[in-house]
Amino acid sequence: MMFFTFVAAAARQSFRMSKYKVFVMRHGEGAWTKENRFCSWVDQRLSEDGVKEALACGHLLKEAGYHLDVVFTSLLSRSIHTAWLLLEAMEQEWVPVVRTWRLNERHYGALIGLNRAEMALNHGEEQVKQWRRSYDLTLPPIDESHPYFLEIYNDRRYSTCDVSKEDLPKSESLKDVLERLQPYWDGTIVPEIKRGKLVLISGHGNSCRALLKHLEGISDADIVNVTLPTGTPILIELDENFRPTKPMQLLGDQEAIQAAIRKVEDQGKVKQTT
Ligand SMILES: O=C(O)[C@H](O)COP(=O)(O)O
Repeated sequence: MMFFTFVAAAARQSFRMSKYKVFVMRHGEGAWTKENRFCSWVDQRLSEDGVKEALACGHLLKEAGYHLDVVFTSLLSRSIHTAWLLLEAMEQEWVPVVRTWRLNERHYGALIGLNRAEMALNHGEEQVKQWRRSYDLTLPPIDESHPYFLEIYNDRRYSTCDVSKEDLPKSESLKDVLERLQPYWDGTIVPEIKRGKLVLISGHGNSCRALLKHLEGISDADIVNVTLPTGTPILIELDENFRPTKPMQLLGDQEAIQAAIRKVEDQGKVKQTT
């Protein structure tokens, strides 16, 4: 599934020099993954496997000799815990962790809490794929009758945001995610990278997809075929104008990474094969 990305990036590759490196990674597996429910802005913790994945990422980066300077997370615990575990495994716990709602998972609106396989049975696998992966499709918004509405919007963490609670999303397309994320990338993360800091972003499947779309120049059509595995650091090398100098690299055992991508894709099927 990363094929399009590699081709797009490879086609643009010239002999530009890499000036900056940044890591983008989806948090470790969340507790709701086993139940196959859309989690989105519900604050589920990491599963036992998710904890192991986060620690394994830290060991991988430590063995490769990386020294992080700052980690950015969303306001959701699974992204923050991934950062903590990763830093612990790297023995770099002192590194600042900065949280922002702008890295939160895509807001899945009324779909939050629903089971993907049941949705595939009722609406078809292709429809579920479009809901999950298309660029500009917005889902029906969450409203006060939704079982998770109050849990999300009464949560104190959302009174710390740079927009009022009323202006926080009630549903988002991937395009909306990029629109709320890009000002933070440009205004806060890029200046840190330009100061020479090694940044890791511990985000979510779709906030990371939005960022990769922007950085790698992935087209609206091709982003549909990009699925990210949990707990896998992605190394991006950029030139002085923040254009990629080489295809992004998913670090780790490549067969295991492909299996992890298939597992995420399979969540939208009536019967899981992996
Ligand atoms: O919100 C979720 O449940 C996941 O983080 C992403 O789900 P998806 O793979 O269906 O987009």
